[in-house]
Amino acid sequence: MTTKIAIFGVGLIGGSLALCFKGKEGLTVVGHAHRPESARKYVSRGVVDSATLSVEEAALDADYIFLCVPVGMLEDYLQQLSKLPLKPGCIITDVGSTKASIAACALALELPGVHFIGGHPMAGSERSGVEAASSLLFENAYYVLTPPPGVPEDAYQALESLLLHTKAQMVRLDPERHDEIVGAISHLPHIIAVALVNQIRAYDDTDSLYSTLAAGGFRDITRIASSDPIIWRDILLNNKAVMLRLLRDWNDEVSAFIQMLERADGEGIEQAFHEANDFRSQLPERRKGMITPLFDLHIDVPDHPGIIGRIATELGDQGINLSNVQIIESREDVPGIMRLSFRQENDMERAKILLQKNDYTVFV
Ligand SMILES: NC(=O)c1ccc[n+]([C@@H]2O[C@H](COP(=O)([O-])OP(=O)(O)OC[C@H]3O[C@@H](n4cnc5c(N)ncnc54)[C@H](O)[C@@H]3O)[C@@H](O)[C@H]2O)c1
Ligand SMILES: O=C(O)C(=O)CC1(C(=O)O)C=CC(O)C=C1
Repeated sequence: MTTKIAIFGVGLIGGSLALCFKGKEGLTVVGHAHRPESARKYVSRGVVDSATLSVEEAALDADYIFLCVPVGMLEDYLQQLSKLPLKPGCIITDVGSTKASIAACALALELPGVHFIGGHPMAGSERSGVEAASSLLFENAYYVLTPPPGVPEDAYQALESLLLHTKAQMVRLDPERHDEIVGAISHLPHIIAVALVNQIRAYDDTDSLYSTLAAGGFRDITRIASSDPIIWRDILLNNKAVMLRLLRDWNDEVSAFIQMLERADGEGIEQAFHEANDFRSQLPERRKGMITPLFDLHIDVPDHPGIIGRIATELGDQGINLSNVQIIESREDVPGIMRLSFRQENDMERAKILLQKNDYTVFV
């Protein structure tokens, strides 16, 4: 017997989930699309087994339904589903970045004979759409589930077992607590990144040297400012009360820096950097959702085509496991900085010795 999984919203997250499930024994994945060309695209890219424009057809006989649309659309989809004859015992889940309002909506709908269990994978990207989907997106990330009180334990276990295909680590959380914490570690950073980019954009309007000189520091902190505007409009409005509290706290942080600068309080500034350094270096290493590997090497490399491949091959030939590569600053004919990240300290040490032997300038 096959297990049918229906995915509504085959974008970055829905498409990535589909790729985790598709081709696995006993699973069949159906995607819901708005337009015929999207349906054809999902199938031709091999993301789903089939795609349909009909909500009814996608949901019919589904064992699991994943709602992967923008947060502002989740309740609408849940309401549509509540009016359909769903398979008894069907598990509906979502991937929305906020959890309290969808949980309340599911409770109010009293879905007959089916179970709603909210979900949120703590992995993603500033990119969107099925083109950005990847079966590896959730590997090693945390995946939050917010089962309502009273949901049968076997339904929860069934969803957890299915999600093993993502290779994520499951965490059970209360929806309100989720929104508080994720508001602070995900939603607030997105606001700060956007505000910072817009502040600099305003200066750049009168002097384009601002964008010309913007280097690694600016790029590192602002990557997420390129995230999808609709997705983030919905998240922030949905988590409004939490975000307002967090932004007031953020104002206090900014005010503290203003005061330290006004007083020329070098000690205070130093202390703030020490405290931030200490906390950041303690962040658990294994999470994809926050800071990735602990063991980084920086090397100076000329910006030649093929340089990344050459270094990866040199390391691979020695059986050294490279977990991530990032070009921090790269310009034609100017030495660039490349960051190589390793999960194991031993791999980092071996890479350092090998690269130094091969005449690269290595900084630890
Ligand atoms: N982007 C991330 O990093 C991330 C991470 C975890 C969770 N999420 C959550 O996952 C959900 C999907 O986000 P995504 O990043 O995959 O977005 P995406 O834009 O890549 O995908 C959204 C999908 O929803 C579909 N859709 C259906 N109805 C829509 C409508 N009315 N308006 C717009 N799109 C509609 C789109 O066609 C698209 O396939 C959101 O609820 C988001 O909060 C996002
Ligand atoms: O890595 C990114 O680009 C992300 O923004 C991923 C991120 C995050 O803030 O960490 C964004 C939204 C989520 O709901 C979960 C994860």
